Amino acid sequence: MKESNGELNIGMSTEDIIEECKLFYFAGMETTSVLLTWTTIVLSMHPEWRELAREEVLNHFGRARPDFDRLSRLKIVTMIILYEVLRLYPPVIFLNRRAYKEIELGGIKYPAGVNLLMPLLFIHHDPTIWGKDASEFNPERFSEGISNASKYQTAFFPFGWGPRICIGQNFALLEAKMALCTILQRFSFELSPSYTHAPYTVITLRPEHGAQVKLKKL
Ligand code: HEM
Repeated sequence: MKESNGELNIGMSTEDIIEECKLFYFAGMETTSVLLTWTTIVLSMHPEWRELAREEVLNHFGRARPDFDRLSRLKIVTMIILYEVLRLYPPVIFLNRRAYKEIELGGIKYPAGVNLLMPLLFIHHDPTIWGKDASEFNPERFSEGISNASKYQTAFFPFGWGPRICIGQNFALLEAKMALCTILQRFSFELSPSYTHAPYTVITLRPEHGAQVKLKKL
């Protein structure tokens, strides 16, 4: 919003648009890229799921380019694999909020200005919410949808929650599905012996020593 000649101008300035473009680039590039990286690693560790996913992709598209309508109908790739990877390795591991006025949460009063950190990663791994196998890759838990995967419907929030929920979530999932389908149609892949499993965080959650994967053309 800008004021010019005493009148209120509602709209975006060139600077606003530049900042939005930067935000889309930073918020959208790295996150989707690490999601695909973890998916490749996890599917290499669990070849039975990799092959189930490949079968689904080949049944839907053969070798043809995946189309939007059928991408949204992929069950194993979308609901099962991508959701379970986002649960175990959420690219964004916590959300930050600042109280703008005094608030009470769970019987505790927080003064205005206090920073609250929502530990998304810990909640995604909590056995009291997800069961004893919380730290294991078990895509089956999403087979009846997100709301039936855990004790609380809101426990899965890789894209945040509420008014500031990720604006790019549908695009990100579509992009990840498209990329994963294209890879599965063309390559078999496995982890290289040099791969060391070491998730760590530099803004996003990523493999500390890289993701060495051997690709073989099918
Ligand atoms: C796997 C991919 C992605 C993940 C895990 C992810 C995660 C998130 C999370 C957790 C937030 C909420 C932050 C908060 O509440 O403090 C967020 C916000 C946002 N994301 Fe994403 N994101 C992804 C992809 C994308 C893509 C592809 C775009 C754009 C093309 C994008 C654009 C944004 C923007 C603009 C916001 C800020 C929304 C607002 O504050 O109103 N994200 N994202």
